[in-house]
Amino acid sequence: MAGHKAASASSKKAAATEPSTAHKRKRDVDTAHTASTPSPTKKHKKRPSLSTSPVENDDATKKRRKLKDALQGDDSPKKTGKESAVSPKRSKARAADSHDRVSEKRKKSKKSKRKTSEDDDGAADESEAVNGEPMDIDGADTKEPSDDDGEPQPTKNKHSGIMSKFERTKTVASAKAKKKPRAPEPEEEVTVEPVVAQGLEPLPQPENPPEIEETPTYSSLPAWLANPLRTSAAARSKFADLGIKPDLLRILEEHNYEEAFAVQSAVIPLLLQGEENHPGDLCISAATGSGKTLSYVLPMVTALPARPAPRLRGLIVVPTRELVKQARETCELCGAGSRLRIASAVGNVAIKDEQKLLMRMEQVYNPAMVEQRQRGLQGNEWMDFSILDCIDEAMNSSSTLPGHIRSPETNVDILICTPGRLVDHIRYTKGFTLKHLEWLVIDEADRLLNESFQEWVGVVMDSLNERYAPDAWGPAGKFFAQMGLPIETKAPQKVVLSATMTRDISKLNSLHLENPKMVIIGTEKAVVDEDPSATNQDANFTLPATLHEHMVTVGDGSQKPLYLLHLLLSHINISADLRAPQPASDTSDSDSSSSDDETSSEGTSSDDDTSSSGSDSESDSDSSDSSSDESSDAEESDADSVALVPNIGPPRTTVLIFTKSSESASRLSRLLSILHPPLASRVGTIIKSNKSSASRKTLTAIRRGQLSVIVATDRASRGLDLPSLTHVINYDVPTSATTYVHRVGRTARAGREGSAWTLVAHREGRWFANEISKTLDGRIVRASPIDRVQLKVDALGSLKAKYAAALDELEQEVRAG
Ligand SMILES: Nc1ncnc2c1ncn2[C@@H]1O[C@H](COP(=O)(O)OP(=O)(O)OP(=O)(O)O)[C@@H](O)[C@H]1O
Repeated sequence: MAGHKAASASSKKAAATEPSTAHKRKRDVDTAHTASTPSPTKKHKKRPSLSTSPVENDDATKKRRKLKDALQGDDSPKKTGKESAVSPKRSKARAADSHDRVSEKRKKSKKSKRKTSEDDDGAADESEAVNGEPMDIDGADTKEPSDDDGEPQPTKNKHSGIMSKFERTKTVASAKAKKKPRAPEPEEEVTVEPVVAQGLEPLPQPENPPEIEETPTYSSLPAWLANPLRTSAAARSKFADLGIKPDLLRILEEHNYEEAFAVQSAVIPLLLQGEENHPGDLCISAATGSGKTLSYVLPMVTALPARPAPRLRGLIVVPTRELVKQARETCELCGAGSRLRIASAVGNVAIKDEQKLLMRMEQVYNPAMVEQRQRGLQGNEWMDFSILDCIDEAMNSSSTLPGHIRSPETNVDILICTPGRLVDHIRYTKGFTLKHLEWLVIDEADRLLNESFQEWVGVVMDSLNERYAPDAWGPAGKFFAQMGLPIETKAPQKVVLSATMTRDISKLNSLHLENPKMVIIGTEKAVVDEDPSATNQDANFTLPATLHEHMVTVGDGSQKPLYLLHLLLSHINISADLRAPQPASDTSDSDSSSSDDETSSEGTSSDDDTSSSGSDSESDSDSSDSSSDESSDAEESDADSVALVPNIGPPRTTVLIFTKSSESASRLSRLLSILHPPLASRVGTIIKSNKSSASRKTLTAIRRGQLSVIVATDRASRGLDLPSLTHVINYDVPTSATTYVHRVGRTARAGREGSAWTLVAHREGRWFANEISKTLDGRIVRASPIDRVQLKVDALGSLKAKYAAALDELEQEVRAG
């Protein structure tokens, strides 16, 4: 019983321990396989130990044998003890199951081993070669323990491929080892056969073009503004070399234009048809009095042949009436004998009178319109109805050709006008159109673009664009449109000029310039000083090289009239001019102006009725010229046709004095007369309150040598061309560098000598130094620096008493009205 219990206990214990034993056995099997499964990393570490450590080798062999026995059911003392505790049936099943799993794993293991060994042939072969004898990677399976006899198993044949690889590798390695110490072979002598070109000689190649180093530009201006065409102000050339026609050359010669000035030499070839022609618009910046007017008038007159039926083909826009007249005189001079019809339009003439001069009625073939008129107006057609047209049509119907209508057309080839009056004609003159325009000149462009003048730029640009509308070309245009053909019309050649040219691209863009080119006439200093990154505010202005500038300090400015008088008498020496014999006095004022007008009319082109200047004397009306600036300009500088009045007598001293306002100009002229009575009959004014006839008389008188001093406002600062003017005095400092340049530019014109004097009070000194007289980095480029003049105060002492009396007299006059 005790034995049975013991047996039963032993049986229970065995049953209780069985799972752990089985698990242990299974782990052993796995471990054995894992150990024998080569992995690329393990292989290199373990393989040497296989051959070098026999102890380990024995252990592994023992393990493998144990595993084999376990799989085959071999008895071993330990195993037998344990097996006896397990039921034979379960043990058998477990053994069979275990065997299946192990054999499956072995198969897998072999497969992967074979694959790995194939992949790593090189590495395996190498390690085998190192050991000196072929090693079986499969250790446990392939190198079966030989038991007693030690004979190799037939399974070894399976690795014959590996063996052969090993042999090959060995052979290659030994061959490499032999090769290493090989001495360098002696070089064979190479004989080069001579090359026969046989007509395949290389063609001569051109030399590589020189590499152009591009310097980056940081200018904010477009290329055409940043890189202008520059010409020295000293350049001169013959008119004949510029492509001017012989008949024009003859005219120039007659008027003593011997050689072309710099601006004319640069610009005329660009505008005339020829090799140097610039296919685009031009912006021209050149000093005052440098001859800009002739530089555009000559090419324009050359390019516009006279036509039996005039069309408006040339338009010159300038800011003041005085400039209109000067430009017109130059046009008439150059267009003499060409039969071109030249006219001007300014605000002092009633627009209806001007319309009669500028327009004509023409018979135009338009059967559609004739038919429309015959059947009567329908629908929207009433919108265009005009009773005046209807009356005109009825009165002239007998003389109208069949299928034709009477249509108003411009009757001039070249028109010179102020912007305000141009806008009036575009808006209110029937048939006035710019669609035929071939030349558009904008002189004193910076001023015209800075001020609105009834938004003239937009109105003119819109009118120019009309040419692209089929309707603008009547039945022919409509026919083209129906055929799907575009209206082929060329944009006019635009020429934009100023002595103080703007570089404000937004303003220039408003003119819709095409392929523009900037031409700058200036000294080398201007080229060096100009900052490429400059904007319009930094544009440099060049003064005439023949201009001498002076600055006169006048203390606090309270005694400026005395300083002025002292300057006139001692430095400018006006007294000598006053003592000189006077030219014969002119007739009455009215006669003077009318005779000027007649002279102007005679100087016009073929048809006198195109000369609108003839009506200047008839009316000073500025009614439709509503632009206040322009209107006032015109009032002040309305000096009719003075350029045609020849300068009489020897060269004299003539002075133009600028003041800040009309009031101070008129007071100053009176004060000078009181202070120095000999001046009384020699002083004139050009001021706002002057009637146009008064201004005209003043300018005529100075041209005739009857006046020595003109006191004027800035209205006279632009465009006034008085060849006799020798001195300009800035009694009041100008408001800007631009104004200064135009004021002093009234003298030293066309290569003549001239002097400019500026009276500067203490409080104005800093501004004057920074804006006007600065030579380094200054905006104004001049040939020589401004001369500083100190007037002797002692000399003023004697005048002081006179001055006090003169002020009293003036005060009484003002009170008296
Ligand atoms: N080639 C020339 N030879 C001699 N005199 C000339 C020549 N060209 C122009 N002039 C004269 O030079 C003077 C100035 O010309 P113009 O009025 O055209 O100058 P400007 O450059 O337009 O000046 P501003 O900018 O002040 O209006 C005029 O009296 C003109 O007759």
